[in-house]
Amino acid sequence: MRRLLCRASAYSRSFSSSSSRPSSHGEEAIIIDGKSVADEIKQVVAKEVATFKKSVGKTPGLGVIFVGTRRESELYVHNKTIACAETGIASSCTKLSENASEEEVLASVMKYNEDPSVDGILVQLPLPKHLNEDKIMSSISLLKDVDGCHPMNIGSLALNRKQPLFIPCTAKACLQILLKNSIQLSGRYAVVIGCGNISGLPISLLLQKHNATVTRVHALTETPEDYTRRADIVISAAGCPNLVRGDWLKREAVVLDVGISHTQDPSSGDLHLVGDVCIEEARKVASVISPVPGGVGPVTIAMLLQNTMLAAKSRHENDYRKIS
Ligand SMILES: NC(=O)C1=CN([C@@H]2O[C@H](COP(=O)(O)OP(=O)(O)OC[C@H]3O[C@@H](n4cnc5c(N)ncnc54)[C@H](OP(=O)(O)O)[C@@H]3O)[C@@H](O)[C@H]2O)C=CC1
Ligand SMILES: Nc1nc(=O)c2c([nH]1)NC[C@@H]1CN(c3ccc(C(=O)N[C@@H](CCC(=O)O)C(=O)O)cc3)C=[N+]21
Repeated sequence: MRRLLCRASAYSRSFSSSSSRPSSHGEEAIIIDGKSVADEIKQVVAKEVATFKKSVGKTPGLGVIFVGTRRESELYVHNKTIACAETGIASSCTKLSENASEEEVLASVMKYNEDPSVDGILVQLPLPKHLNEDKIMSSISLLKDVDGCHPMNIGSLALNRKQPLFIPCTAKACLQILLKNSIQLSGRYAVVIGCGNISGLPISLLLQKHNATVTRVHALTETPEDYTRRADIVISAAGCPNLVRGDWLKREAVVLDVGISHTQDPSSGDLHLVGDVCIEEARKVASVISPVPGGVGPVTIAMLLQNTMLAAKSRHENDYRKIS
């Protein structure tokens, strides 16, 4: 059987800063340290921001629109604000109530579209049910779509021989983690669990662009484990705790957990962040696991900053080039 990742090389990499060391028996999966992957990217972005400020005389800016009060979105907005401050990117957030009208949301997008201090725009998804997501996402200026979720960008991601202006951040984060760990994609069989517009769908399209053979499974798929058991790479983006069990996985599979849910500890009442993968079981079977927390999440944020910097550079291409 061709193996996705050579154990010996995986072990030598386990001493690097981006993954933690497996057990001394070498039986357990390497656990990816997404935070250190994110820190490396943020350091590069911070340098680019400093160069941009010197050459263009402006600060790159990100504008976020957040409708409602979803906990996962709040966490994302909170962590993004901190990461922007760390790298020197200016961030602003327009918060609208759960029952905001479509006109209000569209007006907020238009304001950011026209604001010269804003280089990138992100509309938090999902939106409340009464809002037309397609109409709202389509109203974002293509040049400012740093989330990569404008239908034109998603379309370009899906088309052969076409590149989107911006790759959706979560998909880009998964790819970065795979590449950093020398995990080959071309010709490999990958199963993506969940087909949501911000995570599962773009992830599957990006893997396909990198020549993986991809199956998407979703809530209506009968026996999804029939697919995952054959997969070299399993990426779960369903938002269902403990969905992916150890016996869903092929030995030596690479597993990236994208799902984020909050569960309550029955005794203390404390809230914990959990992914879709039962990590205690998966670590005995898989070769590499990206966990929740501390895996894809922090890298997604780093990718948003990277995309914002890309947008700022392309809007001010001539000035930025002068000194960089
Ligand atoms: N770590 C990160 O960087 C990010 C994490 N997330 C997290 O990823 C998760 C998914 O987000 P998002 O894409 O917005 O979610 P959506 O609600 O848009 O999509 C969820 C998908 O999962 C599928 N699904 C639900 N239950 C099951 C199940 N039991 N078995 C198989 N598939 C299932 C749904 O199928 P169907 O359509 O048939 O109902 C749907 O396709 C969430 O937990 C979110 O918080 C999101 C973005 C970034
Ligand atoms: N248009 C849009 N694009 C998104 O990418 C998007 C969205 N809407 N809506 C909400 C979801 C959720 N999401 C998260 C990303 C990172 C963390 C994150 O930083 N997670 C840390 C949390 C650490 C902690 O603070 O506890 C981790 O997993 O380690 C969380 C959540 C992006 N989303």
